[in-house]
Amino acid sequence: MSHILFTPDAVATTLERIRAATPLVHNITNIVAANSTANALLALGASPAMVSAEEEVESFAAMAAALVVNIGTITAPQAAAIARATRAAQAAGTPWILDPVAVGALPFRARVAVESLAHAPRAIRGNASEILALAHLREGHAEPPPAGRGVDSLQAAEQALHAAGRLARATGASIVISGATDYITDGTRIATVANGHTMMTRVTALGCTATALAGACLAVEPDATAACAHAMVLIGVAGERAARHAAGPGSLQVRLLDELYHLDRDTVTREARIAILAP
Ligand SMILES: Nc1ncnc2c1ncn2[C@@H]1O[C@H](COP(=O)(O)OP(=O)(O)O)[C@@H](O)[C@H]1O
Ligand SMILES: Cc1ncsc1CCOP(=O)(O)O
Ligand SMILES: [Mg+2]
Repeated sequence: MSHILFTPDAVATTLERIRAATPLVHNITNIVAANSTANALLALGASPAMVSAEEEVESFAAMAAALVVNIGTITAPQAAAIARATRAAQAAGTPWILDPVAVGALPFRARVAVESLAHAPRAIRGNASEILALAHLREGHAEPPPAGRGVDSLQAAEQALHAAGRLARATGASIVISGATDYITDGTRIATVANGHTMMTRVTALGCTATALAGACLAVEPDATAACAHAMVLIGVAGERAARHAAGPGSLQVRLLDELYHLDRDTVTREARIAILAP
């Protein structure tokens, strides 16, 4: 029974596997998130590399343990690199995850994101507005996607659950909708993670960081829905613990790295709030 994967113990096992394997995580990411996501991956125990040149991404995606694709500050050269990297990842069997930052607001990145879906992402993580928009864009509706307002969500995570199920069934990817409660679905199973702190929405690139940590989890856990749920617990528990003593977003950002570094089996099993709703 796969429910055993949706327990605090299973999250702790994924954490220990990351620490044991130090998976190489290839990131093609945005200029806002690059430094903070690399630091978060290092703090957790993975080995990040930011490699975006079209000439380099194919061989690197094939040798990496996971690929993270983030369109937050997409440019035409980066779009070409994403096409090559995701094709190479698919061919090599490297699990890859998409973060469709602000996909509802801007047609160029919408095209990049939708085209990338042909290369079999193992997972997609976005906020509710992004998941609603990506599902809508993939379905080719004539009217524009539901309004987004840049990189932040205008909807609660619950509002994107139906769209996430459709997107998961159509693409084969597990979908994460982050928010006060995170939802993770493969179109059949729905897991929830209730860790996290509202102050996390006041630090940039923490959604990007969640996606990057999911890349590390995908490198060691073959069930993508479980891997993504585990990542949301890890960042959520670290975020909660960091917020407890943070003076504001500045110290939260720094403390989050320290908390990721100090996470261990005891803390995770005590503080994880992970559940499986269906089937
Ligand atoms: N209201 C909230 N309460 C607690 N945690 C939250 C809340 N909103 C977001 N988070 C957490 O903050 C992190 C970033 O998520 P989110 O803000 O939804 O992504 P994005 O930055 O891409 O919009 C995730 O770990 C998520 O679980
Ligand atoms: C502010 C900003 N602008 C373009 S990408 C980016 C970072 C978005 O990060 P996140 O979605 O994790 O908050
Ligand atoms: Mg985001």
